[in-house]
Amino acid sequence: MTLLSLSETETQTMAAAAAKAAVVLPRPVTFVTGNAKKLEEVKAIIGNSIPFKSLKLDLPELQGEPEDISKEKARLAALQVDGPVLVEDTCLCFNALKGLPGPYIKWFLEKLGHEGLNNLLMAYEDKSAYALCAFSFSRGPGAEPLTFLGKTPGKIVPARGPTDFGWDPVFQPDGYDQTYAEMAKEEKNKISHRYKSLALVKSHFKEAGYVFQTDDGTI
Ligand SMILES: O=P(O)(O)OP(=O)(O)OP(=O)(O)OC[C@H]1O[C@@H](n2cnc3c(O)ncnc32)[C@H](O)[C@@H]1O
Ligand SMILES: [Mg+2]
Repeated sequence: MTLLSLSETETQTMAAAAAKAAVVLPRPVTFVTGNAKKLEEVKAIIGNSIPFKSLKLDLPELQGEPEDISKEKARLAALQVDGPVLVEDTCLCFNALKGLPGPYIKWFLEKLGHEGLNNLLMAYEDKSAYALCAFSFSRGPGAEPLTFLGKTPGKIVPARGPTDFGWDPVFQPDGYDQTYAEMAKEEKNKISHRYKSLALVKSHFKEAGYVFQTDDGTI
C-alpha cells in the first residue's frame, strides 16, 4: 500500500487555495420583494438549488436603465438585511415605443389597465414587445451587486386569461397562441423572462461555489 504524505507547507498551501476558492456566505440568501406573485414563481423556479428565504419589502426604485435600477435595489436590500440578497426588477418594453414603458410598467398598468396598455400602441402597426427581468445578487452590504438579464420576446394583445398577475393577460410570447396568463404556470416558468434570468443566477451560484454557513458556524 502506498501512503501519500504531504509536507506541512504543502498542506498549508492546499488549505489556503481551498479557502481562497470558497466564498463563505451567511445562510440563507434573502429574496426581497413586495410582490407575492413574483415570489411564487421564484420559489417554483429556484426549487432547492439556492438556500433562500424571502422578505416582503417594497424597496424604493431609482429611475433609469433596468440594470441600474436592479443593482440599486440590491444595494438597498443588502443594507436592510445585512446579508446576501437577491432582488429583481421586471420591465415590459414596447418596441414601437423604443422600450417604454420598460421599468415604469407598474405605474402604467396601475393607471391605464390592460386596455390602456393596448391603446398606447393603437397608432402603431408594430405590437411587438419583450419582457425583461433583471435579477441582482449582492453578497452583503458594500459588495458590488452582479446582475443577470433574462428576456422573452412577444407581442401586446387584448387581455385574455386570468387577471391575477400584472400584465400577464396582454403579453403573448413568440411561438405561443396563449398569453402568459392563459398558459399553465409550469409552461410560463419554462420560457419566461424570470426563468431565463434565474437560469443565469443559478449558473453563477454553481460556478462561484459559494459555501453557506449558518449562525452556529456549521456549513
Ligand atoms: O417589490 P418588487 O420586487 O419591486 O415588486 P413590484 O411588484 O414592485 O415589481 P417591479 O417593480 O419589478 O414592477 C414590475 C411590474 O410588472 C408586474 N410584473 C412583474 N413580473 C410580471 C410577470 O411575470 N407577469 C406579469 N406582470 C409582472 C408587477 O406586478 C409590477 O406591476
Ligand atoms: Mg417594484
